Amino acid sequence: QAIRPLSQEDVFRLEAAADPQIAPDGGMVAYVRRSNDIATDRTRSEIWIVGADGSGHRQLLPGEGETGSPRWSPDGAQLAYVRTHDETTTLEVLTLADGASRTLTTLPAGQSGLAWSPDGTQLAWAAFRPAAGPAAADLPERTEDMDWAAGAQVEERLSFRFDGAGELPMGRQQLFVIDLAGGEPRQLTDDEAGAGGDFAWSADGRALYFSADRRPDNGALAPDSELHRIDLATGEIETLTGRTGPDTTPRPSPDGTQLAWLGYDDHRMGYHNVELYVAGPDGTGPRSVTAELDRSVSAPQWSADGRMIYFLYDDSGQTRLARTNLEGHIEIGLDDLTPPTFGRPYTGGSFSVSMNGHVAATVGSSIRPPDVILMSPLGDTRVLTSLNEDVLAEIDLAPAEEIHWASPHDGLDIEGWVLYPPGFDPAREWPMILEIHGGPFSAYGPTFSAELRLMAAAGYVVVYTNPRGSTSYGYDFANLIHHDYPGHDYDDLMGAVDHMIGRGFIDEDRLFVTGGSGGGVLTAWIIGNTDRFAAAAVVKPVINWTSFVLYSDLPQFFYRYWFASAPWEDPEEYWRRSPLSLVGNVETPTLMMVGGADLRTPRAETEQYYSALHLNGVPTRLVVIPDSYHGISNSRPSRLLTKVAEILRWFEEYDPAAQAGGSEPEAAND
Ligand SMILES: CC(=O)N[C@@H](C)C(=O)N[C@@H](C)C(=O)N[C@@H](C)C(=O)O
Repeated sequence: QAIRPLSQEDVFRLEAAADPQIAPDGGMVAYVRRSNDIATDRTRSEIWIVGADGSGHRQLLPGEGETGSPRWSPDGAQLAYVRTHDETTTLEVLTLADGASRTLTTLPAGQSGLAWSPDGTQLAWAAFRPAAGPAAADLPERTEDMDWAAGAQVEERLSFRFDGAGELPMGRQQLFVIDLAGGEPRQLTDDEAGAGGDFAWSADGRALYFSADRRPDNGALAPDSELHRIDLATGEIETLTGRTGPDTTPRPSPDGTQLAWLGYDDHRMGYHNVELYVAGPDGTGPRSVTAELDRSVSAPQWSADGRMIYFLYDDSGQTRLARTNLEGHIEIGLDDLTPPTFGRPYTGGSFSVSMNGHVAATVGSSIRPPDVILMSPLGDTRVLTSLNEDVLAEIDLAPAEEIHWASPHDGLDIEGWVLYPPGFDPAREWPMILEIHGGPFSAYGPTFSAELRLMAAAGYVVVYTNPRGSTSYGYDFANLIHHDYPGHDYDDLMGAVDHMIGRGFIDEDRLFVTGGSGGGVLTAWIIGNTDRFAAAAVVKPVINWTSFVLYSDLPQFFYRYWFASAPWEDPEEYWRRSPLSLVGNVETPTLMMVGGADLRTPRAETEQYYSALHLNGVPTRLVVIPDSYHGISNSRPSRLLTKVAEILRWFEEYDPAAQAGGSEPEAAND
């Protein structure tokens, strides 16, 4: 079979493994298999199972709808999971011995978290409970046969919308528990302060530890959750932490003598390292066991003997699985954990540990979406799935090349990756796309990205980087942009371009730049500072910091951590850092793109810049992705394809080589 570039249709053929749950005895792994359905243009999730020796790989729960959140009972005899069908979500339990499933209850909207009690007799979760909000003003009496317009939405909360969810109804997340023996779910928390899906059972099964910000009016305050413990018999809630800074992800040790969790002391920096703490079961005597690591950690899980805690952290653009003893001695277990998304190459991944120390994790690479891998206690690994062997065998994909260069600003070492087009020949000159990540406190890495691969398949050398401000290089590197963003990250990015030009195969007249969210900020900043790019595509940017910090879905967050003061206190600083302040310099033909329902970087940001470019006579085009929230590419598969196709179409229209009748990059999938 002839090998060919990645095509648009391939996005509907690729699959990814997520949420691998190893059975307590390590004998098998249940995981969520994600695939993109071309008929419905949706990403489907289904639970599959595979033996630790790779045998018996099959879909576990065929049937109507989709399945997810597989969770083994402590004895491994049952698997709880969630099924969604026809907009109804049910909590179901499979008995492995006879393959029979039964429905325990229907779950309300907004369910999150699912955990077995240690004795296997109960399951707990969190779900949204509505509450009354401020009433609208009185109007004349209405009868049922009248057809009036909807009543006014009256709001008194600061945070009343959230990207990905939309307008937030009044109410709170509360904790629930159900007996496996039968009966109705019992609501554990029932107050205005609420709880959330971030919880764990105590070792004796008599309490739940949970993380929540239970301060009145917490929506307007700096984010600061604490750990709490609720006694299941009495309903009494005890608060265990109190420092300024979030405390999350409570994990009691298997014998109940210690409590591990995540958090940090909040110094109002743009970036804080999330650390792993260990304390007594009531939170007393906390100490960080990852203070020396200088990286953010996530997903802590105790070993069965209570001597180790496994966790994830990002390092130089890759997600690693490591474990620490209680003295903070850290051992690295696995590299290359990979998230199940096909959009941009952000870091991520997930894992679980069995009672006998075997680990299941999602591992992939720049040329392979994640599969399930098993690691023994001795560190031997075995790949249990090969979800994309058939598709990948047809496609021309070379691994991402890692590059480094010295920032022209201060000589700082900066890391990036290059994707080469199929048939790349360094003796020729090639057009280049610089693609910039958002956050800005996040990291790219050598993980599979259909979005960037489609750009390379269209004939471009694609460069993506982790400029200063990126995570996975430590506290100081990330905070080099503290209250200075955009700033010298611009120089790091220009250093990437110069580094690539210096290698002799990039056509300097055919440079293109794009980026989304924080990457959209930097793309707009770049074209305000230089005319060296032939065309740009600014995706879901912040253009005007004053409008953004007051209109995004996190008004309590951005002005506090990304600026020293509020916009009305220092309007000059907000303007100085706004790409809109430089729009008068722009001559680069610039495409603007945003999700129509984006609440993180609302569409008004994109539209302001589009209007300004138009008014200044700069070639521009506005592309709105209907109904899409901020995460355009990972919401519906066709949106990923639309995003790439519109960007490439724009670049081709302004490619000097194409205008001169020379060599055009090939279309992504023509
Ligand atoms: C890490 C992170 O994303 N932080 C948030 C506060 C955030 O939503 N930032 C956005 C402005 C952003 O740039 N998001 C990135 C991840 C994106 O690519 O959408």
